[in-house]
Amino acid sequence: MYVRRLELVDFRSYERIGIDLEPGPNVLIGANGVGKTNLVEALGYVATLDSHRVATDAPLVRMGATAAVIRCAVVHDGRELLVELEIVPGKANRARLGRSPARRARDVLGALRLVLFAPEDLELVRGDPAERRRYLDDLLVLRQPRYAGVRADYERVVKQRNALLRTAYLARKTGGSRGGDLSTLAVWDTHLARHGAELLAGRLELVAALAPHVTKAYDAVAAGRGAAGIAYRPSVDLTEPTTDRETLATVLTTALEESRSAEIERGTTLVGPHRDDLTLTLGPLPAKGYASHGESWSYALALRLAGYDLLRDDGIEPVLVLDDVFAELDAGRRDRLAELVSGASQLLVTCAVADDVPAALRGTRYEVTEGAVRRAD
Ligand SMILES: Nc1ncnc2c1ncn2[C@@H]1O[C@H](COP(=O)(O)OP(=O)(O)OP(=O)(O)O)[C@@H](O)[C@H]1O
Repeated sequence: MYVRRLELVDFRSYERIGIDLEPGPNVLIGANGVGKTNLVEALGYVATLDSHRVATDAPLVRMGATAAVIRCAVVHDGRELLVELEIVPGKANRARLGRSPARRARDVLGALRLVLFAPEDLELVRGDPAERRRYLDDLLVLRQPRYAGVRADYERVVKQRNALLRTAYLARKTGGSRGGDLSTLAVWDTHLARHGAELLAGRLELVAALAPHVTKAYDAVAAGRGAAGIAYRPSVDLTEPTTDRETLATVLTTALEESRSAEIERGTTLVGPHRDDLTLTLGPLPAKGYASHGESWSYALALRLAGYDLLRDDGIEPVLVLDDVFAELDAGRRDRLAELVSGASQLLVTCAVADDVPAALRGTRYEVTEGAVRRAD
């Protein structure tokens, strides 16, 4: 799979731009702040409907404009598909696939399979559990787009359930002896257990498939300095490992019953996939809190490369983006990384200093200046 053309209207710093891209390595070179990351961020957004840098859509729209458009032509198996997204902050995104409008923006998920590695990914190792959950869920959706619906349904249920618990919590706090009306809580428990079991099963299956790739990728990047391991850490007690949806729904239901008084006490949902985490280890130690800066960096890279390998094993080779990564790596790691990714069907590399990119990756070059991109050859 590769992106043949990218067009942006009012996206980030770009008023209007169109770039033709090539299969194989594409290197985007330009001074700091000219808009290199903005270009790959747009592609990442098409792949995940999410930015790797910001949690809300407003910063994605050019200052002064009201909406942004990302359009890209994706070639897969010799066929070209046009994907278009219109981002209007505060409203649902509008999307087109080919000539037709999509019913929902999330229908575009799966059209572009892309793995992006960027400096922000250090947070996968050092940051909060939410970062690791997002990593898992984005990969889950890239592999099986139907999980976008599962994730959205689950998030909606947690939000509604939390609103109910919060109202009861506030009623109790302000002196109501009955503590608010929780009569519909059981209904939300059922929904939470059903959607939660589906999401949990998907994540557990994903982690089982991903784990050997993470160990292999870390070994390749860090040249045998410790073995990286990942394990899913659920908020419920899963003594018997299972991905059976019904069993998981029963486990979640029991856990909700057991934590009911604590949930009412705190006014929030305390069990379910939204409280889970991924444990990352390096040899016998947890990576978080123990790994050095370089090790954490290699670990984050290994997580992305493992996702890339897994998607490739599924049969569709994704686009790989390395945003600003070579400046962070020593010469040995640069060369090893170049060797690992040089065969990608399409690779997009951004850098401020051209010499930071190993010779093996010097494919098509582009010069990025403020608001413009020009092919350098
Ligand atoms: N919504 C927006 N409207 C206008 N300009 C924006 C918007 N969002 C970001 N920018 C501008 O885009 C520029 C940053 O672009 P980007 O992050 O792509 O830079 P870069 O070339 O990757 O830089 P570096 O090499 O430092 O990582 C900044 O100058 C910023 O002010």
